[in-house]
Amino acid sequence: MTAVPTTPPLDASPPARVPALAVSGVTHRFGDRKALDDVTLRVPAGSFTALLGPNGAGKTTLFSLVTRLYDNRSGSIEVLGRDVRLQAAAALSQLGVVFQARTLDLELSVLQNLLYHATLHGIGFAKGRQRAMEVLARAGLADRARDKVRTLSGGQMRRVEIARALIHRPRLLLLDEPTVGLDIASRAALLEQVRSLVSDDGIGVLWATHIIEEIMPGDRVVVLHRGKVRAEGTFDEVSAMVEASSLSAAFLALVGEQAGGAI
Ligand SMILES: Nc1ncnc2c1ncn2[C@@H]1O[C@H](COP(=O)(O)OP(=O)(O)OP(=O)(O)O)[C@@H](O)[C@H]1O
Repeated sequence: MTAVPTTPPLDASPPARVPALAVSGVTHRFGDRKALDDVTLRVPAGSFTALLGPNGAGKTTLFSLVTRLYDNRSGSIEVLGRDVRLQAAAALSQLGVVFQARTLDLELSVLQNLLYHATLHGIGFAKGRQRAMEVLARAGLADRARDKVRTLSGGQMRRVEIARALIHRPRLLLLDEPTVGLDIASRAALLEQVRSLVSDDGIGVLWATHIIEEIMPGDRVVVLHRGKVRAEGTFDEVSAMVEASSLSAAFLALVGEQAGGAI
């Protein structure tokens, strides 16, 4: 007779989830100026993490280091557990990014822009086309695939950029102030698109912003100011950290500047 095990096997508990992004002790200088000063932060897998900081906080510099536009000479940066210096190709294959400046070719069609990006990721034409139509459908823009980018609104262009950043199915998505210049409705549509990637697909998102209204209870927040992380935690934890009644008041206390909505 076969014995029936009464205790679960030792390896039954789920493995600890590797963070989508782990930054440890990163400093970056431009000449004498420290743009980032011993920055340590985490984007857990499947989280929406807001990187909240005013102009000049160091948000873009951090993105440039994670994406390897700049070389990190101190500390470490890991994407899904892969070090961006030591395992650059493996780390970058898990990373999608939407930079602050628009980078679509206005004279090409939406589909051509996406296919070009797919090729850069080594995805063949047929598969690239299939993926492009998938990500455009998710963005609600499948019917605009053959239109020139020039004919889209600013909000639609941003949604195409997000779709493009997802074509190689990354597990971490970085967005550098993606709502700049958008009206309230376009901003809301963009946030909804990105939040659904977190809730439906478990993608880790780092959303750089200076607009407090874009952050929701339940989000994680990293407050960056003059190159230093001033606070990190959930929306409520960051507010409680300085005994503030709201995130806006907490931000004011943490950075000592006027913070009324947009900072
Ligand atoms: N290429 C550069 N050369 C010299 N200084 C730079 C360079 N890029 C950024 N800096 C400086 O580094 C600091 C951080 O800038 P960064 O652009 O990373 O901030 P940010 O939070 O993205 O600001 P913003 O919201 O205005 O984009 C600032 O003091 C900025 O002047």
